[in-house]
Amino acid sequence: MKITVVGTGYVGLVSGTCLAEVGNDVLCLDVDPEKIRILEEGGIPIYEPGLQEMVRRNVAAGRLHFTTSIEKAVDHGTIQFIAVGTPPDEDGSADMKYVLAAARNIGRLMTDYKIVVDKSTVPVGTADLVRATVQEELQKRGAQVPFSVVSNPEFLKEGAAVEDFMRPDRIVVGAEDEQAILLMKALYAPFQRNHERLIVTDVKSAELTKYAANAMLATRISFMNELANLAEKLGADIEMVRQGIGSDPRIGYHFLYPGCGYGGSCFPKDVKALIKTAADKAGIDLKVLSAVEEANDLQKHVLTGKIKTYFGDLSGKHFGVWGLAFKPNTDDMRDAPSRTLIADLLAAGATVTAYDPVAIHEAKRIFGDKDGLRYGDSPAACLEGADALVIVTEWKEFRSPDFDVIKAKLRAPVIFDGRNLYDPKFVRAAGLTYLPIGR
Ligand SMILES: NC(=O)C1=CN([C@@H]2O[C@H](COP(=O)(O)OP(=O)(O)OC[C@H]3O[C@@H](n4cnc5c(N)ncnc54)[C@H](O)[C@@H]3O)[C@@H](O)[C@H]2O)C=CC1
Ligand SMILES: O=C(O)[C@H]1O[C@H](OP(=O)(O)OP(=O)(O)OC[C@H]2O[C@@H](n3ccc(=O)[nH]c3=O)[C@H](O)[C@@H]2O)[C@H](O)[C@@H](O)[C@@H]1O
Repeated sequence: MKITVVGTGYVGLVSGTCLAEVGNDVLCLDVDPEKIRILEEGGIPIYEPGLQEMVRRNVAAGRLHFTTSIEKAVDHGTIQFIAVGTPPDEDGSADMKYVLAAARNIGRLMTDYKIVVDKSTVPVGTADLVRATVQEELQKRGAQVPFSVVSNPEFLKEGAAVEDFMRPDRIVVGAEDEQAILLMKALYAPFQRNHERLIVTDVKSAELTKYAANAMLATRISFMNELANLAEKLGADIEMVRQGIGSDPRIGYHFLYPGCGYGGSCFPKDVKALIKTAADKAGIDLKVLSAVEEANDLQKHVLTGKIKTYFGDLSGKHFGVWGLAFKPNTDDMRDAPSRTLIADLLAAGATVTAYDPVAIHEAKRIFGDKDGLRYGDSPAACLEGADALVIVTEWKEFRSPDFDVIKAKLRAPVIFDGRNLYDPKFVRAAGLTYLPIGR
């Protein structure tokens, strides 16, 4: 099938590449010429395991192309995926300007039947808006070209995006016309050979399903984080509690890890957007989700709180920080807990040396030349001259460190662990003070 993907970010590039992998003819469009230049030169503008090789393979096979030409992009695909960003507006609602710009371009230039597929995470009612926008552009030039609008939210996780797209738990297609449903079923057939994973819903239910999934996952995390804080005060161990409740299949072990707050480009913005949609469009105050958000905002300061309790005045103190990305296996630092921690420490007069296997370039872009912040080129380099070590992201390479070396290097010596990576017994046996979350 001929497919156009509008937007070559995490979702667009992964979707386009995986669709090419199964034999489709895919053209990816981006308005950012730098991204397209990198892709055309065989690189990829993001860090995502397995993606670069897959991009190269499909480009070499002639199934995957990149362009900045809107004309070529609209002309190419019968299926036009919109996978542009939907960042939060100042009031928390999702900003639709990129989605609607993409829809406008399609309406302005299309000459034959198109299925316009919303892959971006968009508020309920957006498909109607996209339909009206395409229609308006057609009317402006007096053209009558048939088209369908479909909602097909994406559930991939950064760091495991290729695997998630190639082996999805489910594929949600919100559509109301048969022609579009048939084409979407054909498109996704290679991704569900073993059992039916495609769930066809009405458009609004598909749009809401995406927010519901992210909101539920964020709720589990905030719940566990609050429980961890409680366990700590009561002298219980949240890791034992986690195992105790996770064994109930109604609860399950996934997504029950307490930590220093959820980050990333999606949970924070999607929770906010759903609260805003409910208030504005339905007059409903989503109390649970408001609490989820509030608990997460507090949790992002949990490490600073522990550090201040331990040291008192932080001026002149120096900290080694392991992990900058909002989670392992990505260089994405959008809403990352590391940003809150580093800002807190610097504001309190401390200095920081931070290390991350892939996100240092992103940290430099975000923080610029910030006084008091340096970067180490290895986990060990962060320990030089540090009073304490703070762990923010659970990269694999942090899982089994030499605690004797850490003890010898740190002045205090104490580890504040925002991801509960270690068995407290082993760390304490090495003579280190260990302060994880909730235990
Ligand atoms: N990042 C993730 O893991 C997931 C994101 N989503 C959703 O998917 C959407 C996209 O997210 P990301 O890929 O993370 O965004 P991103 O910010 O990484 O990429 C968006 C891309 O769209 C391009 N763009 C903007 N307007 C354009 C236009 N009119 N024409 C062509 N290109 C345009 C931008 O230059 C950028 O490269 C969002 O709605 C997000 O909530 C959904 C599931 C997972
Ligand atoms: O809509 C999206 O963009 C995506 O958002 C999340 O994916 P992602 O943000 O890439 O990463 P997650 O693995 O969900 O982690 C999000 C945050 O929650 C934190 N987390 C996760 C799990 C957990 O048990 N505890 C916890 O604190 C992580 O450290 C991270 O900061 C969802 O998991 C995807 O299904 C969804 O498609």
